[in-house]
Order: sequence, then C-alpha cells, then structure tokens
Amino acid sequence: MRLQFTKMQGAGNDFVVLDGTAAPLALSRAQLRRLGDRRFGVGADQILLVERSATPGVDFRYRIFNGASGDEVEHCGNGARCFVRYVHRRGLTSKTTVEVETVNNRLTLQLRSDGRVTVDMNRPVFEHARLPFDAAGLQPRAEGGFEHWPLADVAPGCEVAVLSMGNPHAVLRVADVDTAPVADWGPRIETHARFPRRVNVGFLQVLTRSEVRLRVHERDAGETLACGTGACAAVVAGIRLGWLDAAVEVHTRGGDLRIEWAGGESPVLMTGPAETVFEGEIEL
Ligand SMILES: N[C@H](CCC[C@H](N)C(=O)O)C(=O)O
Repeated sequence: MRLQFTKMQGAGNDFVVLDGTAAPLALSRAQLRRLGDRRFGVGADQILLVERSATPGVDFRYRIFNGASGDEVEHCGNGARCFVRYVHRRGLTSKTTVEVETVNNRLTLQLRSDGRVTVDMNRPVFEHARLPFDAAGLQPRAEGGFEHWPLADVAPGCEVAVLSMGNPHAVLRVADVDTAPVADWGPRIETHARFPRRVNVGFLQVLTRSEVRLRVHERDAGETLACGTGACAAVVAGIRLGWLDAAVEVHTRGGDLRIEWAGGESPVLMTGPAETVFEGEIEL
C-alpha cells in the first residue's frame, strides 16, 4: 500500500501524521513499527492518526501509537499540538479551536496568533488504579500535599511521585538533569512490576518556582527530546509537592513548553511549538 504521511515535530518529539478522515486506515502493528523505524521506515517517536468523530461537538478522533512497538497509547501532548496544525494545514477544518477525543480523554486544541499551540490537557488523575500503580506494602514520604513512593530495588533513595495525564507518569526530582541517571533508572522504572502497564519516567530539576528543566524516558520510546504529557505531569507533581507556582516554563532538550495548573479540578494547560518538517509517501 502506498501511504501519504506528514512528518512533524513538537519540541523535538517527532511524529508521522496520517489522515484517516477520507477512508479508514487500519494499519498492522508491523506497519506502524515500520513507519516508526528510523532505518527501515520514516522514523518517529509516535504515529498519530487523524479520524473524523461521530460524537456531537467533537471535531476529530486522535489516535496515538508508539513508534517502536506499534502499541496504541492513551495520550501524546506534543502530538496534540501537531494534530491541530495538521488538520488546519490540510484544510480539514478552518477552526482555530478544535475539539478532539482520544481513547480516554477529550482535548481542546487552540492555534495561537503567536504560532504556538495551547492544549487543554484536562485535569490530572491521581488514583493509583487509573495509572495503574501498585503501592501495596510501600510507605510513602509525604511532602506538601503529595507523596514520594520509594522504589528501593531500583536504587537506594529512588522515589517517585505518580499520576496520570491520561497516560501514566512517574516523576522524580534530580539536582541536575544533565547528570541524572536517565539511561539507567529510566528503563528500570518504566518496566517496574509496580507499573503493570509500564510508565513514562520524568527527571525534574527545579531552577526556580516558575522554571524547570526536564528529561523524560518515555514508555516504549526511550528518552525523547521532549514529552508533553511528561511536562504536564512533572509540573503538577512539583506544584503538589510545594516546589512550583501555577505557571511554569519547562526547558526540555528539544525546546520549551509552558505549563499552567491552578490545582484541584482545574485543567492543565500546555503551550508550545508544533512544526511540519516534510511530506512524503511510503510503500508499506
Ligand atoms: N510514550 C507515551 C506516549 C507519548 C507521550 C509523549 N510523546 C507526549 O508528548 O506526551 C506513552 O507510552 O504513554
């Protein structure tokens, strides 16, 4: 099958975006993995599929697949920013504010006049069963209004804050992201038995109450240059732990994101870049 695609990136997190609005696109895991493969395919952290939505008031369905495994996942924040730029560029909508639904969420995407995109990422979820995270037998260390959960079998002193942005996240504070054990602890926390569906792992360095640095070892993808849901999860954890104010600049290796959360039931707002890199065709 000859397949048209658009290559996009949001703060260096890169995507193959496919248009499934005219005719349903049912790709096998092998075909999805081929699209994600940086040698034998196009190469991308995730594959994003755009579909029409049958839900009243919702413009599109937004499906996300990790490029390495072809597994469908619940959310991709950087991808959401690229999604709205894509549907606009392809003339699939003339709206600058677009409602999309994912497998377990509903997002509002807004193209801004300054060229960036703001996404209402919904409220964070803290119930362990929703990640899922198995805390049985663990004694957390409380700080501010949140907990650090010890994972001593990863390393003495390794402790994570856990929450969901639709997809699961574990966040730990480090003194310096450049020297943080991302390559060592990242995969070991990602695949830890206490995360039955695995987890994205954020390494957070607090510079001030409104500025942080972040590296993320993503579930299924390894370290990416940026992770949008990871930036949201890290800022929410930092706010609940008492380290951060309600609006934070997040410096990632691929670019900067602005994350805002007023606490409680408020939604998390993420603002950042979304760029088209090239268009292409591939024989799958
Ligand atoms: N690897 C993630 C999906 C992509 C998330 C990330 N690219 C983002 O921008 O949020 C997961 O398995 O949950």
